[in-house]
Amino acid sequence: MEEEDECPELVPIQEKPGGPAVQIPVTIITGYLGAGKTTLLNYILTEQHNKRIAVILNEFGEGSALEKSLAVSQGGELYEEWLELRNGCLCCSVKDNGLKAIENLMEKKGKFDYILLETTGLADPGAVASMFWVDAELGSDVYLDGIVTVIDAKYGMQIALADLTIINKTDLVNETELLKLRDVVRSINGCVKILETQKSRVDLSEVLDLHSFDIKDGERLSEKLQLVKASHPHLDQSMRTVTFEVPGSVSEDLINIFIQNLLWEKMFKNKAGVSMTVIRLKGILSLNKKEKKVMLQGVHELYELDETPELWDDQEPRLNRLVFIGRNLDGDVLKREFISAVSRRDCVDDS
Ligand SMILES: Nc1nc2c(ncn2[C@@H]2O[C@H](COP(=O)(O)OP(=O)(O)OP(=O)(O)O)[C@@H](O)[C@H]2O)c(=O)[nH]1
Ligand SMILES: [Zn+2]
Repeated sequence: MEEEDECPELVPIQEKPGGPAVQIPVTIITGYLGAGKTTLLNYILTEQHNKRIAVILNEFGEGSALEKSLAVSQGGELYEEWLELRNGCLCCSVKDNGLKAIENLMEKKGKFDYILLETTGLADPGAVASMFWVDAELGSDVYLDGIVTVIDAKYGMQIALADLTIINKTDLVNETELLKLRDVVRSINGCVKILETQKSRVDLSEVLDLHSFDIKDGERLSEKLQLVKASHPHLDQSMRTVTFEVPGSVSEDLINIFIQNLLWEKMFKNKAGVSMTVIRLKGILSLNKKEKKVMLQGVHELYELDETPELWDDQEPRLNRLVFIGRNLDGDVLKREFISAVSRRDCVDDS
């Protein structure tokens, strides 16, 4: 597709004389909660066999143990660093944490040759991106290769900064809706390249090694950050994370009823009487008669229960671990409702 006139022309960078130390490219993967960032990350890790890739996950909430087990497939030459961010405003903290994580990674330098950085669906990608521009010293070891934004075709976006947007979940919308979304993306970011995918399956050559910022000294990045500064809304502080564990095994039917009451009927209220809105739901569940762990994934009102390959160990206590991200959430109430829902004795056919 022909790009607009105002899009800056990219000039290939000249190799510095004297053979400088190899710089490691960093691709930032952004996108709103549940858009498909981790799906993309896993896809890249399974498809890409020539590069040793390090992954940094910048996740939201306390459920990081769970996030780890959900996020990245193990095996191969994979090195992980984890960023933990607490509830609250992330705009301020993300920059320092991001730097530290990358510095930790740098100590293992030589062991990998590419970094993928997934930012939480709530972080300000501008803050993460700006550290590459601000910190000149860091800039000598790594460089920002590109900002990839995954967009949920059904639920929305975060695209002003992106070099590449991936409109994911095209299976959930029709051609007209897709066309509309493409227009919206173009109107926010006229220069951005747009790919359309299901399950974030992309041609890796269109995602990695973009060299989006190869004009000297991050000038283009600073220009970009300037552009979004004016329009960037502050992080949504009403968003909270709630996690809890409930021991034992539960009925699949009752779990479905609980989730549907929560996501579809919005039946549960916090102590102020306001309905809880869950935007993102993740969990590892122990279902009756299932030998393997079951993963729960929810985005807005859509959810799925998938058996993982992982068996419950004989010694391992069976339990259910859940993470909720949303508004007006009350952890005590949610846990109580969960326990009461899975303890129902009537209409159970599988316990
Ligand atoms: N229908 C459909 N679902 C998808 C597609 N791609 C991913 N999903 C599902 O969307 C859910 C969220 O995917 P993730 O990759 O975990 O999303 P994420 O952006 O990493 O989520 P957070 O890190 O929590 O913000 C999972 O249940 C995926 O299976 C798609 O193309 N179509
Ligand atoms: Zn993720």
